[in-house]
Amino acid sequence: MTVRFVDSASLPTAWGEFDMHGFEDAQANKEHVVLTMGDVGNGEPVLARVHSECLTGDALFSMRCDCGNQLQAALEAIAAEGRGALFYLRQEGRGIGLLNKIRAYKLQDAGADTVEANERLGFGADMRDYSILKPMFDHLAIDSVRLMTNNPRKVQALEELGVKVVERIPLHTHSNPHNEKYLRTKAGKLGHLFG
Ligand SMILES: Nc1nc2c(ncn2[C@@H]2O[C@H](COP(=O)(O)OP(=O)(O)OP(=O)(O)O)[C@@H](O)[C@H]2O)c(=O)[nH]1
Ligand SMILES: [Zn+2]
Repeated sequence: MTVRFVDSASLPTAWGEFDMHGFEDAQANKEHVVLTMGDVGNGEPVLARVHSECLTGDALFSMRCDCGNQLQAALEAIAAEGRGALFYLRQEGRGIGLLNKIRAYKLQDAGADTVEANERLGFGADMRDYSILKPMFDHLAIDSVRLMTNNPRKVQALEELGVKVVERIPLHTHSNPHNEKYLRTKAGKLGHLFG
């Protein structure tokens, strides 16, 4: 495992002041960040979100997915409790990268769903590797979480890393005409739990 801690600094946001911790995965040439608030290393389960990069949803206001809303809801929830951690993983497009996600969106524009599009491009439905989280959890001395997610695979992935998920907190956001099919496919093919 090549992920190593690089440095920390404060990050004031619209919802309060976080500490931002930078990690480098030299092998994969990726940079990841974790935002924390409060004392996350005191042994109490930490309100946490593991969020995979979605440039279009997180930064460019896309309505094709629910990523930006989930990111904002997670930061708000952490700030409301005054303690928590947001792991922001640079695994764009469920691990296929931004340009391949654009290729996948083009196939979706022609009728494919999000899983079919990935497969037509020769990728698995979900190429993410959550093992990169282990050095981050260890560095922050977090060993148990209350995880904000609808994705049971994330819960399982953390448990496999030795991080105890004491609670799964659903993270529902509003659907719109552009992301309805995306959310239906998440529930139907990727196992997400809604409702
Ligand atoms: N390949 C591909 N990736 C997508 C598409 N739409 C969104 N993504 C990516 O899907 C990922 C969503 O990650 P997360 O927000 O961690 O969410 P999740 O695994 O769906 O589970 P939750 O914790 O319930 O949100 C991001 O990396 C997005 O870039 C798509 O149509 N195709
Ligand atoms: Zn998205």
